[in-house]
Amino acid sequence: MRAVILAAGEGKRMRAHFQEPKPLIPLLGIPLIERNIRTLNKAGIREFVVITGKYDKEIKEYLGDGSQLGVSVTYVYNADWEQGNGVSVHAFRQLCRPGERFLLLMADHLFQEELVKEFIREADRLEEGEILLAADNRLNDVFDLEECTKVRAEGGRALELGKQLKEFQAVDCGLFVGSESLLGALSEAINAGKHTLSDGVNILCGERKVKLFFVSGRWIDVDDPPSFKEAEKMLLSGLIPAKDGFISRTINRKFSLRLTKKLAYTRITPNQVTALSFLISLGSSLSFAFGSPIAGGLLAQISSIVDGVDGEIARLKFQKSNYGGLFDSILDRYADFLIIAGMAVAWFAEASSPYALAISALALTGLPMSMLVKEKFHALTGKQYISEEYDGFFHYIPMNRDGRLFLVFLGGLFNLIGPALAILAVLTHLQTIYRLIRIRKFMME
Ligand SMILES: O=P(O)(O)O[C@H]1[C@@H](O)[C@@H](OP(=O)(O)O[C@@H]2[C@@H](O)[C@H](O)[C@@H](O)[C@H](O)[C@@H]2O)[C@H](O)[C@@H](O)[C@@H]1O
Ligand SMILES: Nc1ccn([C@@H]2O[C@H](COP(=O)(O)O)[C@@H](O)[C@H]2O)c(=O)n1
Repeated sequence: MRAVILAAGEGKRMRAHFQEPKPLIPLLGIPLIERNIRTLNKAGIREFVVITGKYDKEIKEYLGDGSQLGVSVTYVYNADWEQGNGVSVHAFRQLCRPGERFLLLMADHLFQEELVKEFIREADRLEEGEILLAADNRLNDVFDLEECTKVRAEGGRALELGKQLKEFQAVDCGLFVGSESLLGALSEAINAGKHTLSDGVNILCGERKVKLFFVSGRWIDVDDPPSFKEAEKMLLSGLIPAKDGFISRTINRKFSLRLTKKLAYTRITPNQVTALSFLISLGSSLSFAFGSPIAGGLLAQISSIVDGVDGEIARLKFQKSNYGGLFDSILDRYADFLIIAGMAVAWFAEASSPYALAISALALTGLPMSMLVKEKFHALTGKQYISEEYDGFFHYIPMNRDGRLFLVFLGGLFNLIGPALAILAVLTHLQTIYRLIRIRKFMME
């Protein structure tokens, strides 16, 4: 399926706040239209037709033929772009193939990847001549409801679209699966002197040919500075992985997402952040070893938070890589080893007891077991190891890396290095044994 992206308008309300043409305004480091192309590409779309108008030259200069993004981009210039977005969609008729169904969206409407994937799958169930419209019926939470195009709906079908509707059950998200029937309806509307996309859709509404796909959030129309900020919030909130541990989710992400929001507008790469997190953990290790437990603890927790930023930036800016995932995991192990070694040096210097060495060795061997169990589970079952799903009550005994480093932080803060190492030594191995017993039932062939 091809995607048609409307990028012909002027975007007046944003011109006063941003120098770039609206489709090229960077949102968390990626221009709006590029973010849409990359998101749709991840949902399986390879061919894009961009309808240009006011900023034809600038958009063509930025996107080129799309090869930089690994996609194909062709253009249709709409000289009558000031007339209304229906004329822009209608301009696609010159490229539309017989019987073609195409994704249709506004350059300044953003959608989370999962919503697009679900929407595209729904397209397979359309009847001849029908179109599909994503509609948000979560009216109490829709951002800037006043500005939205309302949808009067009945039985999963749109009866009428309009900005001024008094009676409505949902709003138009600006995401369609169109077909020749939509282009035909637009021809009829334009001949009658009506030039908006809604005018064409309303003709199909009269024929009960507009099927609705209800969504709850996960989209935003970026029209002005407040919606721009709401779009930032939406994208950042979608960065927390399901595999996150309890401490990461309740504490660390509150800090890492703020850092990611700032770093997203820089050129820093996920691998550079991974390396930075490792260097901070080296600082923690040296602080412990040279008798500064508070600094050691603080740096351990900071390295833990920064270790979440690399993945957030990777997901936010479409920079995830297999090597990056490996680099992140391996450096996490070395970081753990260094921190424990620094703590062991400090504890042995104070206690001079062989038990200190034995317990530190147990902690050292216990730390990588969590990753080992998870990666082996994933390799053998193909399923991601989700602590919440498989760890039972142990999910609340934070012995994933986030929880371990938080314990190191507390041990350094209160200068209780020995007890912290002893707890790590016991709980990491207990967690491993508990997992070995508990996940057996999830792995039966
Ligand atoms: O000991 P575990 O928790 O199993 O180790 C996992 C951890 O290395 C993961 O790294 P990631 O960067 O995804 O996890 C971060 C934690 O290390 C930080 O402590 C936390 O603050 C941050 O939010 C992240 O959760 C690896 O991807 C896993 O493969 C590994 O099992
Ligand atoms: N240099 C990196 C680091 C991480 N990634 C990706 O992020 C995942 C880890 O996410 P966190 O939020 O838990 O840090 C990792 O598995 C990779 O998929 C990356 O691509 N490059």
